Amino acid sequence: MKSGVPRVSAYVLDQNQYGKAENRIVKITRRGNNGGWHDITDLNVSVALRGEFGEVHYSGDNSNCLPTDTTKNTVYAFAKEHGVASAEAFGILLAKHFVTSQPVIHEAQIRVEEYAWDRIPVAGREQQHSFVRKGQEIRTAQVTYSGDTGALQVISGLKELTVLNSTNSEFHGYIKDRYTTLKEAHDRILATKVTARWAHSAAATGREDFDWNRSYEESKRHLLEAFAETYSYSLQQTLFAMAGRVMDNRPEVNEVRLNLPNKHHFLVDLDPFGLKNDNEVYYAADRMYGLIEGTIHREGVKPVIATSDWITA
Ligand SMILES: O=c1[nH]c(=O)c2[nH]c(=O)[nH]c2[nH]1
Repeated sequence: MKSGVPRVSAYVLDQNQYGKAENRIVKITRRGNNGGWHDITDLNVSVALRGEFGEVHYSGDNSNCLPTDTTKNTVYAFAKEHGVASAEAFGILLAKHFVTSQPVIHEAQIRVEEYAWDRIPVAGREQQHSFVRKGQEIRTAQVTYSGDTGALQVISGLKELTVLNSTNSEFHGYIKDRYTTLKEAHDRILATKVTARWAHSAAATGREDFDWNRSYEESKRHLLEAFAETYSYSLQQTLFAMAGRVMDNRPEVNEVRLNLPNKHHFLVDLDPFGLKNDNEVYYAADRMYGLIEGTIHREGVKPVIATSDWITA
């Protein structure tokens, strides 16, 4: 029975559509010698199907219903089978597939958001598999001046700086108790949205000619370079390396606090569709997330940065 045909006298079903919304997909494509150069495609794909779904609503007869779960699987499988040449080309492939493969589906709408990434440069050279999300991070500054003591405290920082390493990250050797199901990872994506704050020494804050802009740019550069260059066995280790790199290079910085949500990327199981997922197609989960936080300061310096801020991925 077609949509719009009355089944109950007082009302009829009009426009309706269904599908799986917001399929977050990260596709890694390898090229160059030994596939060492990675390209990343990061999409949010929503599927809406329109067609002969009257009975699904009227009587619960699902014989015309392609499960939303199947539409989700199709998105991930198509990324592997056809690649993602562009958001438009990928959308066309999917839309045509749903309409031509199921006679009861008359129209398919695929909406795609694509998130752009730049390569992280280290010493001016683009890295093979380290990326930063395009768009500006938000720079932050907190200044406190005490009339009593004359103390000037400056905490600089940034938030919303999203970075990703598509390899050089492992996680294993951790505690396993009766509730542990996590599989050890020997090659995983490591991604995080950095919130960083760093406190300046009195020597820096006391100088009238102190170049805050340069200090900020350089501290940010060291955070990014350390993220890109650290072969990581945990996000905690990466956190320590990032903070340490800033203090190694910026004498004006006494303390760094980092809040790093672990933006999990799960390898999609394509086995049921006869496809091998060779670390190519990932599901980018936005919740839940591990939240790794820590303050690192120079020895003998009392930490001043608040630890209670609520950070979300
Ligand atoms: O880098 C990580 N640190 C953890 O503490 C942790 N815990 C977890 O489940 N995955 C990860 N990854």
